[in-house]
Amino acid sequence: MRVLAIGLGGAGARIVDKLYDHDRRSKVCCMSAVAIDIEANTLLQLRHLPETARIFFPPIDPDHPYDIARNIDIEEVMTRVQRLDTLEIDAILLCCGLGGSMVDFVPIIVKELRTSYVEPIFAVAILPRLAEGKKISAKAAADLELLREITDGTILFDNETWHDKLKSSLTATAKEKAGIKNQAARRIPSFPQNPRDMYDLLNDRIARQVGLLLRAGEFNEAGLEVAEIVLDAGEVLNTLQGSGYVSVGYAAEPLPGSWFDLFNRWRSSKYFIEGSHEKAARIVALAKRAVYEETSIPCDLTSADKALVLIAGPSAELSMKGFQTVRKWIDRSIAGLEMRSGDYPVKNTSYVGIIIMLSGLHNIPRVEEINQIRIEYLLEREEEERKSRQKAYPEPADEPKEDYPWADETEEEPYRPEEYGEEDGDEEMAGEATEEKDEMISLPGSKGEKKFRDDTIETIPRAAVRGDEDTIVLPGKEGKREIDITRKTVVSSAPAPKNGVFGPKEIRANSAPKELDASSGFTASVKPVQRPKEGTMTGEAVSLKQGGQRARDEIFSGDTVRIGDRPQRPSDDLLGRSGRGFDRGAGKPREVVPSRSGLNVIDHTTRTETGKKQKDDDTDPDDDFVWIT
Ligand SMILES: Nc1nc2c(ncn2[C@@H]2O[C@H](COP(=O)(O)OP(=O)(O)OP(=O)(O)O)[C@@H](O)[C@H]2O)c(=O)[nH]1
Repeated sequence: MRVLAIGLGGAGARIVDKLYDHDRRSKVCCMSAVAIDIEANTLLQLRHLPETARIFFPPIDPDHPYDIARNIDIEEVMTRVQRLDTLEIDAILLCCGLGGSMVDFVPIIVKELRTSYVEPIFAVAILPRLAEGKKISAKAAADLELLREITDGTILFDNETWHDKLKSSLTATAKEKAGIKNQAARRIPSFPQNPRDMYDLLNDRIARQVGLLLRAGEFNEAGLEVAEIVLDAGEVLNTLQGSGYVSVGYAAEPLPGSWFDLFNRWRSSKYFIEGSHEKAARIVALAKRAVYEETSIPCDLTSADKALVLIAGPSAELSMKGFQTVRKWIDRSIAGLEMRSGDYPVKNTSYVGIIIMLSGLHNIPRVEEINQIRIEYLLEREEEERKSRQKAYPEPADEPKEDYPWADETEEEPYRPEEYGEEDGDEEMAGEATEEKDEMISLPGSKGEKKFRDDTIETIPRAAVRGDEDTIVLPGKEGKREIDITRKTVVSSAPAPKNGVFGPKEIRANSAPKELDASSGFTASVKPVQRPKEGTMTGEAVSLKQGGQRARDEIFSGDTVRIGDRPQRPSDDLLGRSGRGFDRGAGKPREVVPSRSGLNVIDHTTRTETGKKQKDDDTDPDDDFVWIT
């Protein structure tokens, strides 16, 4: 795959320098490279990039040395890039360290590159170490989000993981060899303390992982054999493109190079079979290392959308059996369905290596970690800003109460029950006082409902409303005597409407007092006014006024019906029995006797004479009836 590599900032420039070195040493020469920075030192220290490929922009504004947009001239950058050999490139590769200042140039250059090139733009992003601080990690998280949005794919490399891994492996090796007096063993390097050397080790790792991937499908006639399964640049691009975060696993192993091994290869077919198993097992072991240990950033294999497997080395050592086993394993493990693979035979090498690229990763613990750090950092910043604002503009302390003399005026006079003839109702009143604050509307007369004072109406004086609905107790002037308003109303000098006036249960007579009671001072008797009881509303306590006869239940059932004295109702058997008659009132028209019936009409005058006698004998109350025979 032919690429245009652009290194931004210190990390980007050094990585591109290393990639360029590997590319030139492999003699594939598939890379055009350029490094851009605002620090002259970084560019000066590069070892492999030609002078023309180093673009330096000194800070113009000393007040804003890290204002990238102001310091870097994008026109100049594009002119220098277009001078490079970019005619046959397959992709553009931007290399940068996250958390630095030069990464801010990525959106600007990507925008310009998109106008000039149709090739996909990928990024190689370096995650900073935790030791560099929360601020760098937080910025790295923000940068990563930005890169993901504007590039076609981002290959991640974690400095934290690789720093620890290289340090522990180099320290262990150094300890192992410490006791050996052999000069060659002493030459094994320990982990460098100098950051430049440390970065050199890390960059070497990146160059191997990414460099080999870039060279896949490219060959030079001297160093490459014909591949059995050719993996061309298009397949690498398709795996990278549009898949978000990418991790590259790379593991390599030196081949046995002693003369004894070479001799053994020719010994027998048995050895040949064993040898082929060994080769397959080596490929499988390398694949496991590449995925679980030597990946550019630790990730979850099962969360990948796409995968690419590439084995490289002398063609005799590339076991197709091992290769197929690895292919199946990766194919079954990834979440997606896109799986590409190929071999990359290299003639003159003593190593066998494997590259497993996983793209479209969703589960990368380190990315989640820096995102979490970013959240924490932003919260801390917010808190700090709040504190500094509070320090600059302290909130005014609460003024002492005396400064506002009118404050007391608004306060209500404390209620003293003894003033109103209350001795034992303290607790009760206290309870009611708190409940008065409830502004819920309540229907008077509803069962179990408590009565609240209407706050909008001022009452003089305060009255205690007791459980008994019919009595309102008003304070007596002297003697602390409770007075029942249903019989006697205490009239104060300034009578004010009671709150209860506005509720049906509290309506009282407001007529003037009829008579004054000298003993009680201002007491007066008024006619008790019938007020609707609470039950009236609910219908529980409705009773008919005395004198108005209430219909009894039996009337409706017909069991017991009594007729009063008058008016009298004729008995049912009136027509069939003698001794019964109609009431004979004065001026009542005489009954006309039907001729057919044979009845005799007794004359009234005659009847009075004989009637007197009959009355004495007969005490029947029905004697006023006209007898019909
Ligand atoms: N792997 C690797 N990482 C590096 C290297 N240099 C720096 N880094 C990392 O990349 C991050 C960004 O550093 P630089 O690229 O030097 O920053 P910059 O963009 O030049 O901006 P400045 O902050 O001005 O230096 C750092 O926090 C390091 O973690 C390097 O050579 N190799």
